[in-house]
Amino acid sequence: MLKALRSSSCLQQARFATGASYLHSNSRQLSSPFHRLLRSVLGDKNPKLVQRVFFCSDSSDVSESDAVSAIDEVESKSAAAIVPTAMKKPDDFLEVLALPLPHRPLFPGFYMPIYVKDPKLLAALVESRKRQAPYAGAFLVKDDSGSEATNSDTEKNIYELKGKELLNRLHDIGTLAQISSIQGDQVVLIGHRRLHITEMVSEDPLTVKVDHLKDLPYNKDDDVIKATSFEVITTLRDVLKTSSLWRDHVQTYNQHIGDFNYPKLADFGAAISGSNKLQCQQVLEELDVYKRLRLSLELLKKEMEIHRIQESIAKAIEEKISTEQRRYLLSEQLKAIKKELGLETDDKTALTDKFRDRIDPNKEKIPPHVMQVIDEELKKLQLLEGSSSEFNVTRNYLDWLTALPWGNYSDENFNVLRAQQFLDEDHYGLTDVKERILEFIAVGKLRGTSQGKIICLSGPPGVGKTSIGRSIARALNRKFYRFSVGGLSDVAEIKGHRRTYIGAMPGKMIQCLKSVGTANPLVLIDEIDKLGRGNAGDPSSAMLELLDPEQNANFLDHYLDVPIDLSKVLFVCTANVVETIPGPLLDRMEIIPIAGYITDEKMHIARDYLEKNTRDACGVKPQQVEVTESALLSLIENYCREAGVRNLQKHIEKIYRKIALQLVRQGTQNEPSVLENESNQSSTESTQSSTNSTHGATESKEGEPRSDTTEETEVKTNQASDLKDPEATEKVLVDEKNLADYVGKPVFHAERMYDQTPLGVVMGLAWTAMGGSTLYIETTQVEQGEGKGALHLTGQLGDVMKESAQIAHTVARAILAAKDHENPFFANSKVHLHVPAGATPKDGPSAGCTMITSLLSLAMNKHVKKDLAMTGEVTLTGRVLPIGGVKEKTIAARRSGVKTLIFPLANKRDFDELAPNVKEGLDVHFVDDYNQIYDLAFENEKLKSLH
Ligand SMILES: Nc1ncnc2c1ncn2[C@@H]1O[C@H](COP(=O)(O)OP(=O)(O)OP(=O)(O)O)[C@@H](O)[C@H]1O
Repeated sequence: MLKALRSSSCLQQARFATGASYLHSNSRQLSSPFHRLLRSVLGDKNPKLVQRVFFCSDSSDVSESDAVSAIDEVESKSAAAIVPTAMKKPDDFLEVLALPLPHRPLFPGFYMPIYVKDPKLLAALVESRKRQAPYAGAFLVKDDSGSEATNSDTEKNIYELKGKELLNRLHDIGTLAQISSIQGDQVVLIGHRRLHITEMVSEDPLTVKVDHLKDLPYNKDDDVIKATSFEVITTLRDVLKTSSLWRDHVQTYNQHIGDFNYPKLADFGAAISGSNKLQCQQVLEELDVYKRLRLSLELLKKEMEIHRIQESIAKAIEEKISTEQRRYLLSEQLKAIKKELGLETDDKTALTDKFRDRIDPNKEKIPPHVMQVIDEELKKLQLLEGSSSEFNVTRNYLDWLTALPWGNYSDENFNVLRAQQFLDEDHYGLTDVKERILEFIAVGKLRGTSQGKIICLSGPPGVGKTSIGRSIARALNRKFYRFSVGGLSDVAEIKGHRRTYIGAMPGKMIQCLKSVGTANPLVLIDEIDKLGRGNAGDPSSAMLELLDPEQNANFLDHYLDVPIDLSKVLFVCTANVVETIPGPLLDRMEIIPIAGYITDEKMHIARDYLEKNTRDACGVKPQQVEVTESALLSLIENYCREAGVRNLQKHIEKIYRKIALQLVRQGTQNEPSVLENESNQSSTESTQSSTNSTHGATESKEGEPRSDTTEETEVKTNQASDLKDPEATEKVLVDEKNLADYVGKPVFHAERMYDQTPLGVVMGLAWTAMGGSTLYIETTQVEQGEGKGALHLTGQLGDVMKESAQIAHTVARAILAAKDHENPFFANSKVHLHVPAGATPKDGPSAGCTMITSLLSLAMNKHVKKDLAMTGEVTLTGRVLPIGGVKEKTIAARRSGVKTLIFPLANKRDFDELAPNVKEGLDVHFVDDYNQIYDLAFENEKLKSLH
């Protein structure tokens, strides 16, 4: 085959094939990158790329060997052998097969591979090659207007069309195309000259008659054409500069084309531009060379513009990427430099060093089992990826483990005298409480440790439980930490969360140790009586584990997961009522009750503690204010009657805030105003200047200054400095009369509801979480005559109190029957018993004796003794049983101006323990049978003899 190709006749045919021009390529061209690329493209079957045509340069000085190698090249691409054209010249082809080109027109001198999907057409093409007439007409397919078909759809559809239909879809002007090779359905065409369809010859495959078109004659030396073509070349160069694909090729083109082939130049420009098919078709159809050059130039310019935009987009993106890369590189370099200089180790090492630094000073104090865990965790930290969640968990865990004060104790001070001094400094009275605390410290001194006890301070709000806790910590030289467990229902608050949970935290106790920094603080657990009941887990059991000296040496927090010794921690709890403290906890506690204060104590506390502290806090000096005794007394009796002193403290603060404002106002009034200042200044200046001039005059006259003027100025200055001194302001006096200006109208008016109790009314004593209080039992007859013997109860009484009323009714009937058997009161009347205030719920058995007395008073029509109050549970047989809250009740009775008190005999011991100032001035009787009360309440003569 090759032999045949190399024969001169074959070469001749090759020359014929190019028609007006030669199919030419020299050896350099064929080995150029462009050719190599084309080869790969042809093999790739990539229609889109390949349709960007291959230009075959035209030159007359072509050597034979060059031509042969060109044909070789084409030949080697084709499995089906190329049969070079032999017999016919292109001019002879006036009837050709019409090949539809779906994407771009074929320009003369360019290769174009196409895929022929129509088997009949393909067969006809193969046949025509066999007949040594390898030419066909290649015509661009018109756009199917109205349809939204894509390129591939157009390609598919076009091969389904036949005859006239297909003809109508083709542009009239196309290219005579030499069939260079056929491989499968891929046909490589080489464009030769422009054709124009004149009529259809046969339908399937479509064969048409054509005219061969020639370029219109033009003047090669025409300046405009020359200039345009130069511009085309310049633009081409620019375009090609940007694309290495075409660069080599255009060099060859320049070498071989010379300046007389303007039509080819125009075709080349259009062919390599990325313009759309219709624009290219326009160039193809243009036979006027100048116009064609213009069109081509337009397309190239557009191409150039597109390229410029593309370049700017690429540049912008590149810039962005490179700044990021630069940043990254620089930061990496910085890290490396820092590491090299030893300025910074990597994160993990820094962390490990931090943790090691924390534990190193007291390494030997850390228990071995904890040290082991710390070491393991530190190793684990090194292995974990810095960004993993596990890393964070381990880091936090280590943070807690290393931050705890392992074996770090503050030196405990068991100096009893010092402790006494501190307690007295902070609190007035509370002698028994202080005594108990000192006893506790003394035991600690003898044992060498104060551990093993839980103190619980119980009492109404504001009696100083928390502040006593703080004083104990100060006395013992322990760090103080307070947390409230009121309403706490989550065990995790005490025992911590397991580390597996997100946001897991250790419990309050571990947080406490971390924050105080010593392993033996005093921890005040507030509101232990209000400990909630948990849904998951029981907080009281967790509290027990925490507080119990037997267990807390190995307290296990869920988060920490290593046993921690809390046995050196001193726990002090506070509660308002002891009854609601969970049994097992109560069992381990040493209860120190604080009952509340009587007026006298409150006066001292107010004067020596609260007033002093508040005065300092408000920045008022003692000499600036005077709060009289009567004002304080009125404040205590008419505004703050509760057991504690918190409310009293609030009122004193209120008074002092008002005083502060008053003082500041006074000060500002006395000071000259800004405006006055300014005018004073200018007047002083003018006076001075006039004085000076006078001076000058006098001096010149008499030789010495006038002393009277100087004195005047001095007096003025003194006055001004006096005004600015706050001490110079008027002293504020707060007494009983103007007290209401500071704290508003009194809350409590009458000390007691009844001055002299009416028939059927007796004062009882009650005890609540807020302290003791007095209350009245009132009875009245509802119906007379028709004896029903019934009892009607009101006043929000609880079950126990209702039963106690029933008992009282029965006992009262029995006593009345015994004392005055002719009195038919109970038999004939329905009695109503009420306990004010009606809105407050009340319960308990201790009003039993008061109820009986009240019923008897009504029945016998006798008033009870004046200023008498009583308390005690009574059985059906009239025995009087002990009650609780003796101190609170005594204090409440005193507050209400009670003179005579009746307590159950069994409570005598409690009463005897009370401080003398509480007992002072009270006539107290202890009874164990109701008859004794009867005597005390009703029979004055007997009362005297008994006393
Ligand atoms: N005997 C006292 N001497 C001096 N100040 C006292 C005395 N009792 C209480 N106080 C003061 O009264 C204020 C309230 O006391 P604290 O907060 O300790 O009351 P509490 O009993 O803990 O109340 P709660 O049960 O509501 O917590 C504190 O400022 C405290 O200093």
